[in-house]
Amino acid sequence: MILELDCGNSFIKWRVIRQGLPGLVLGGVVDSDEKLIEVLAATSGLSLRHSRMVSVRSAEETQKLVALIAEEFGVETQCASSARILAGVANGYEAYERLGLDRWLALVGAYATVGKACLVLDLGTAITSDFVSAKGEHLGGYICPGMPLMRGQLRTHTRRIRYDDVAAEEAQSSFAPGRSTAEAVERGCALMIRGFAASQLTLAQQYLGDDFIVFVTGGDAELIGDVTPGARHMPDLVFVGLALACPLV
Ligand SMILES: Nc1ncnc2c1ncn2[C@@H]1O[C@H](COP(=O)(O)OP(=O)(O)OP(=O)(O)O)[C@@H](O)[C@H]1O
Ligand SMILES: CC(C)(CO)[C@@H](O)C(=O)NCCC(=O)O
Ligand SMILES: [K+]
Repeated sequence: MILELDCGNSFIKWRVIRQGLPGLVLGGVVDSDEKLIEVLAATSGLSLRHSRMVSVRSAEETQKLVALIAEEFGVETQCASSARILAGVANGYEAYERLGLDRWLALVGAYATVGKACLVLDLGTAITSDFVSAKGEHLGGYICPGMPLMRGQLRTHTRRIRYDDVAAEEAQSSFAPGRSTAEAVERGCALMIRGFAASQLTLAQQYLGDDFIVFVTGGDAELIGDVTPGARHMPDLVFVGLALACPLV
């Protein structure tokens, strides 16, 4: 079995797959290294032979988790690293090593899946978009705050924006003008994100032409479901790229 990890700024997405077999054994989302180890240790029948990881955390945090996995399960973890070219895609950043590895693997995974021009939208702690041409040239992209950051900034920098998770959840049922703080903030931020997504489609047409595939991934993907008709919702897009970046040898 192969352990695959996508370590974002807030959560660790993990899954276990079988070598050469389709379908996953199991997977989930946790908010700390300790939780990850706990969940895996409690899984019966787990026999890890390989482990691979993509991390946008600091090198120290990443190494700490690699060491924990070695200690607990006796496997080395292969970590994805930056590249100028991978699986027929050329990194578009001036300093290629500065492009977030989650973005890089998602866009490589997208292009490898369809072999056509792609727009990749990832809605996590931050929201990112990336443009890949039909020839596999990464043209660059955009970064903006995601829902957790927008909400957090409003709470942190105002005195009177305060509401709980239940109110937040309830507020998300419509886009009507808010009649409470929770509704006003939740709907306002969601509309900003939807506006961002719509503008990405316009930019994609401009930079990629009419024939491109939209991929949407990340924990908040459903926020833009109906503004990106025809888009492919692929929660495991980063893992597709991860397998290409860290093939088993
Ligand atoms: N099962 C889940 N567990 C955690 N967050 C979830 C889940 N489903 C949806 N979300 C939402 O997804 C968002 C986090 O997205 P995601 O997990 O893709 O990114 P992240 O790890 O926080 O950050 P990064 O962008 O660095 O990968 C949060 O707004 C959270 O509310
Ligand atoms: C933008 C995030 C935080 C999204 O997870 C990550 O891809 C990252 O830390 N990127 C580095 C900066 C960049 O991509 O230009
Ligand atoms: K991410």
